[in-house]
Amino acid sequence: MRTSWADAVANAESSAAAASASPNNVAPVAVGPSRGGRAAYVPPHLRNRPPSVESPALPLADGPSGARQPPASGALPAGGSRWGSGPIRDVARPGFGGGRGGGGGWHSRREHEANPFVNDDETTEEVFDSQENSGINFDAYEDIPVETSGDNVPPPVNTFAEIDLGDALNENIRRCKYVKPTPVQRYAIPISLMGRDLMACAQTGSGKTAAFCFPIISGIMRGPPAQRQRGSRTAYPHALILSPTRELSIQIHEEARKFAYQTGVRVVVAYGGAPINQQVWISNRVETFVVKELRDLERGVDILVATPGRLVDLLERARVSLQHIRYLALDEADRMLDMGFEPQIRRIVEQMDMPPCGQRQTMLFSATFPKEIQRLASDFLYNYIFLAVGRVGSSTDLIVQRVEFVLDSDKRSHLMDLLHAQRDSGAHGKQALTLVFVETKRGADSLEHWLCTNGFPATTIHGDRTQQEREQALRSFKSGATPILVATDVAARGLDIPHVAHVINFDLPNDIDDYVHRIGRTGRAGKTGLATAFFNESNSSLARSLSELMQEANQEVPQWLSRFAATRSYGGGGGRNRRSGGARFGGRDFRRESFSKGGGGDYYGGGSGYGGGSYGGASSGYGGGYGSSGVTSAWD
Ligand SMILES: Nc1ncnc2c1ncn2[C@@H]1O[C@H](COP(=O)(O)OP(=O)(O)OP(=O)(O)O)[C@@H](O)[C@H]1O
Repeated sequence: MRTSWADAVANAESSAAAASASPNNVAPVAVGPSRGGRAAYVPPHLRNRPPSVESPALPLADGPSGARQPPASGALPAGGSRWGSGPIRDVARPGFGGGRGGGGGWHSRREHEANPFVNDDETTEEVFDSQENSGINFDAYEDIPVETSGDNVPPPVNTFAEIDLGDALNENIRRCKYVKPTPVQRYAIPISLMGRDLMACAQTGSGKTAAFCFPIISGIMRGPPAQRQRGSRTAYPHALILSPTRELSIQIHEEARKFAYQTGVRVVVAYGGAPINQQVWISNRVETFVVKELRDLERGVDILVATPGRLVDLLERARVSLQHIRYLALDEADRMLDMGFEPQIRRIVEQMDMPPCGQRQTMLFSATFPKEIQRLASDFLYNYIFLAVGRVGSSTDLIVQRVEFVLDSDKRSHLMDLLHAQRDSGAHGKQALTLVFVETKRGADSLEHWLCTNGFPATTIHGDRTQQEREQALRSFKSGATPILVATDVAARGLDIPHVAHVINFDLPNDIDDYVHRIGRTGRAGKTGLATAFFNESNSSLARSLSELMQEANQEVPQWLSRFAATRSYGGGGGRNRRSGGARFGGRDFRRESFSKGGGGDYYGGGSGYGGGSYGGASSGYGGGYGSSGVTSAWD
């Protein structure tokens, strides 16, 4: 796919229909020495000139040694007998939640249930003149190869009508304007409704949230109503959805509330960001306030969406018990099981009171699933089905990916060029929503300041900001008031921000999977997007996996990047580029390799054949040692 840079921006913009809500606060662009920032604008012909070194160490004949690269040409039968244990009680769940004072019940709750669709981006839609979800081009996903493996994989469905999700849930699907299931939903929903454990890998923006929410909500509607012990302050959810960041938990909660609206299934989120008991001085005495989260839990909860840290806190305070958990979903499961989170996850899943593997249903979802993590994850799963929609860890080719060689010293000037061009080509001279990823929290603050000083309204999200600031930043970005968001990796995963036209990797991550998630903030739900990366020698360990990823997504790989990639030996590169060692990525169930290699091939327990694998030769192993990297971006 070859497009000029301007075309790519224009396409991404028209697809995202992005525009700023408050253009009047945009100061005239200051090109030249900046008073507030550290770096002044450097004209293109003076860039890529390190102060003391004339050219990069690599001989890059037509590459970036001199000037930077020019903008390269710039049903199931109703009744559900097939899937569920019985028909869904759609309307009433008598005694649901127990209600305070014993009288609660479904009817009174439904009367008081706030309509989660009310604020559905009304203002944003006006500003962005959005496509409806119904207009989403899911045909773009139709050719994606799908691999399923495990015993007795049920066939996929083609429509929501084929599945007995119940009238209330179907009505919410209609309210969400989902016309037909996305590929991951077509496969994952029947698998989950059958009660099977699942490890599912599907590209960013392809609808994984609904893929795990629908079966959970439907299963809870079929099951016995939640019981609450009178006077008990402990909540006993039936389902637990864990995600790595507060913002993602908030987003999943918002989505799940829509899907569960008027079903009687109650969804609560616990994500922290403030002490559980807030103590405030009032008239010379300390008053302790119970945060909303606890009050929500006390009212009863069927589905708890949480970040691991906050959940551990709630478990230790006996505010939550996991005894009744029937469904466990890990979103961004590979992140949840990597070094940072694994101990907390093991604590929650294995060392508290959650029913063991096999007595609960476990669903793991992500766009990336390194084999090491798959192996680890199998501890949490029972006789599971593996589902890969597209190759594991691949990016969607709805995203036009561009890589440009930019020295660190030139990055700001280069960024400004991109932003200018984008604004110039935007509708009514408006800035398209642009997400700029940097490595450090300080770097984020400093770049935000510099952008604002230079006439580009920007805000920032990272782990050093208060929760209130983080949420405000996201709101301001989504609304277009500050159309540039400078972020660390805290915003890399899962966030579904409509109309993001451009993701810029100002600093590339060390891990190719992080790159996949970052660029996946654009090009979502069938829309197109643009991702630009600033690459220089400090990123050379990423060259090989980046160029492979781009090739796989039918992107144009600059020759200089191919040369960088060629100089990296197999398995070299260090960092966490687990793919740097094979010609093609491992896009499959790790059990199949173990099985075919004859090593530890009992993962299937002698089970029957595979469901429908469509991949060819076995992929080679990963090169760089996983987990050995020093620096990763800032997570919170
Ligand atoms: N069947 C559908 N029809 C139309 N839109 C859908 C459908 N399913 C999901 N969507 C929309 O697609 C967008 C992306 O969905 P979602 O956030 O679940 O993606 P994801 O696969 O979890 O992405 P990521 O890997 O980045 O977390 C959301 O705006 C969602 O509302």
